[in-house]
Amino acid sequence: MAGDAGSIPELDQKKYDAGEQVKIICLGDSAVGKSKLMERFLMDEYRPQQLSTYALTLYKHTATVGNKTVAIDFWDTAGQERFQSMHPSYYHKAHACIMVFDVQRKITYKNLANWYTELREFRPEIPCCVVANKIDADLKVTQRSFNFGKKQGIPFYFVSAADGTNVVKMFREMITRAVEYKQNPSDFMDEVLQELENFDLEEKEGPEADEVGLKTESPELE
Ligand SMILES: Nc1nc2c(ncn2[C@@H]2O[C@H](COP(=O)(O)OP(=O)(O)OP(=O)(O)O)[C@@H](O)[C@H]2O)c(=O)[nH]1
Ligand SMILES: [Mg+2]
Repeated sequence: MAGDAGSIPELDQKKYDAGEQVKIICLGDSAVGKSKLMERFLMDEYRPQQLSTYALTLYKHTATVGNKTVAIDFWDTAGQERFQSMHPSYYHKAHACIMVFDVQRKITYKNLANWYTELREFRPEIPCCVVANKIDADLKVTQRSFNFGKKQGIPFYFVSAADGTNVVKMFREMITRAVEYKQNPSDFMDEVLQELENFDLEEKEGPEADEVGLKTESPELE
């Protein structure tokens, strides 16, 4: 999918190293409502960018978290999930994950375990949530308990992309958690990347510091 996509600016994942860029991915079986949920959340600012060659849609959104403006890319697949597995570049640098199932189809709930295992292979620590979609079709389901994720302490939401129940709440909370994670990664690789980014900044500041050093040393040179 996006593995060798360096020439497509939208798929240049280096951008996610910048402080104000966040990537949130969506996982779940086909037809559970992943795309409809994003469309419902974004509504009027809805501007998906379809990258059909890569079976991928990026939904772009800007949000204010704390006092910071953050650009969020929501990654949505078109079809790859039918193979029950995603390309590693889908997970690459993701800061949060929304896992969706359809309350009307038990199998989509059962399959969450597989999606979760794959997610953790690539992104062991990123915040993630479980979303039970399509509750408008039968409100009684909200009385049932879906325990997947309870043990891992993963937040759970009953939502409906059709009538909008809980959609904004769920996305806002996930955006905040993604930004918090980015600022404070608990994943070893992310910590290393963060260190490298800081190191880069220090390097850039370097010449100025040297100049100061030279000035103070210059009397000795004379
Ligand atoms: N009743 C109801 N139907 C929904 C809801 N969300 C999505 N649907 C329907 O479910 C079908 C699949 O929705 P999509 O958003 O295309 O699902 P998807 O997960 O993106 O599917 P793929 O792109 O094939 O993986 C569509 O016919 C939607 O209209 C919902 O909240 N309630
Ligand atoms: Mg879709």
